[in-house]
Amino acid sequence: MSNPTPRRRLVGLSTKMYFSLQRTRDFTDSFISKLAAVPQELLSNIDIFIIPDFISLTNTIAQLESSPVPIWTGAQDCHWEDQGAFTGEVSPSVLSSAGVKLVEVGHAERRRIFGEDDAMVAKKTAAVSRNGMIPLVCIGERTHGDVYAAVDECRVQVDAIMSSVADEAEVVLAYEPVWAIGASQPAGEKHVLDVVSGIRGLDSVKTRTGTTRVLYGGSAGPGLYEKLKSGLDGLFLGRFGHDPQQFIKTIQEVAEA
Ligand SMILES: O=C(CO)COP(=O)(O)O
Repeated sequence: MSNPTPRRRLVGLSTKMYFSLQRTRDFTDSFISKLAAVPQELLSNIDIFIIPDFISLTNTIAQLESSPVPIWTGAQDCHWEDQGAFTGEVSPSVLSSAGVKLVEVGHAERRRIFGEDDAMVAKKTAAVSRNGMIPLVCIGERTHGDVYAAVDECRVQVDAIMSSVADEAEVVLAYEPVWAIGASQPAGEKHVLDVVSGIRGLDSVKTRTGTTRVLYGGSAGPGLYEKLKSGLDGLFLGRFGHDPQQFIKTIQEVAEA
């Protein structure tokens, strides 16, 4: 019953709304040239993604064609319908046609600022999956408390997500305790490992046949993965990956750990 497929490590970043158009281009160029200096064998066992803003997406996909190893491009959000009268929204079907490989849904900033709830996040997760992309779904407790309370809060989020996708579909969960996002340092490793172990033990996760990778996000950067490698499949970076050199360093650490 438990996940039969070995899980490849996965590491990536979101630029959120931090970058100008030009900075995203420069970041991607610089990233590609620095990546060429990393031994290819090291990179062959992991998956890497970059999630720029919507306007940069197609350009980033084109730029990444010259990368020495395949790099996935992701989107920061999408609508739950494929088409229709939804002014201002972005269709998951269009994202898929553009070459997007994974779509982030349910980030804490979308939940808090834009009022996205679990039902909406579940519908978006389903939309990403049925359009042939991988949902990268953000979960996490809002306030810093004990592990049981955190797992309890995550359970509601995770159960909603898993009930919306096919059992065999691939899902990536990004465990991002809300209080550790935009902070000066990540959540403590014991807390993260214990909560993620609780998440992996949930019925809705452990009985799936599809691959479920779990990443940590929230002030993640170089030096962190070594402490989390026993329980996490990788990292999801924000600010501390926005310098291409730091991003590459983190990728190398995830690949080597
Ligand atoms: O929210 C995050 C990734 O989705 C993390 O952002 P920071 O690493 O900047 O805290």
